Amino acid sequence: MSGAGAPDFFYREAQRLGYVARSAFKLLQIQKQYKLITSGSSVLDLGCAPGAWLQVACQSLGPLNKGGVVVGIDVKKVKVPQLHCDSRAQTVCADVMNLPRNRIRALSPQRGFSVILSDMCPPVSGITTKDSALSVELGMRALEIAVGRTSLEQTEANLEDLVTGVDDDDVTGLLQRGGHLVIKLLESEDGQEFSKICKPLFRKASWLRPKATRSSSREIYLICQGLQSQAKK
Ligand SMILES: C[S@@+](CC[C@H](N)C(=O)[O-])C[C@H]1O[C@@H](n2cnc3c(N)ncnc32)[C@H](O)[C@@H]1O
Repeated sequence: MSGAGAPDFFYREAQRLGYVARSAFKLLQIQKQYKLITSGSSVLDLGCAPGAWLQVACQSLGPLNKGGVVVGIDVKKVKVPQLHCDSRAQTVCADVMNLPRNRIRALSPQRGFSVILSDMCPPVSGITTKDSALSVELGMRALEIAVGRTSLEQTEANLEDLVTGVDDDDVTGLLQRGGHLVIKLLESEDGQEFSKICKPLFRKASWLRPKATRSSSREIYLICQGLQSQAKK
């Protein structure tokens, strides 16, 4: 059974292991392959409801005495799950599209975040082009929060069609140099354009379709590793 909502292997495993959603296994696979979150990392989790990625991110921080933080943001109100999370996790209820970067910056440790995750997705309408365009808008906002407008303006791609206009005086990004960014998109030509924007900004950018992704879903993750201090020529 693989249709949306049907209880499958990952759903049952999530229940057995105390994760609030089967999506936990997507971040667990990303962690296994790329080891983005390490002891003491500072993690921003965009689109965090119901909280499964908060759980995996918090677990990945290691022991409490090693420090680290996980800040989750969602338009839905999210209670930090008790299992697998500790006092290092907190959530904020807000629309990421309208939330000024300096408000998010105020939630971060001194030097921004070492990992930014975006599992945001729009409510699916079933109209492929509309859903893809909204997904790229959310992804673009996550990228802009991470690298800032200045870095984006340095890339050669034509961003005018993709960047959404948020009235935001704070133009610098919240991702630390060397930091990592994960962005969910729906597969489309715009997604390919999107990866062309990211590639010069990071040491490496690659696509992953986690095993826990439902066969009916077009979602795919762009894993960007190692934010460069300057865009590659
Ligand atoms: C697939 S769910 C995330 C699942 C989450 N990673 C987990 O493992 O529990 C996508 C989330 O993105 C959120 N979202 C979509 N657009 C958003 C926006 N503009 N601002 C904040 N959250 C948004 C939705 O409310 C939804 O909860």
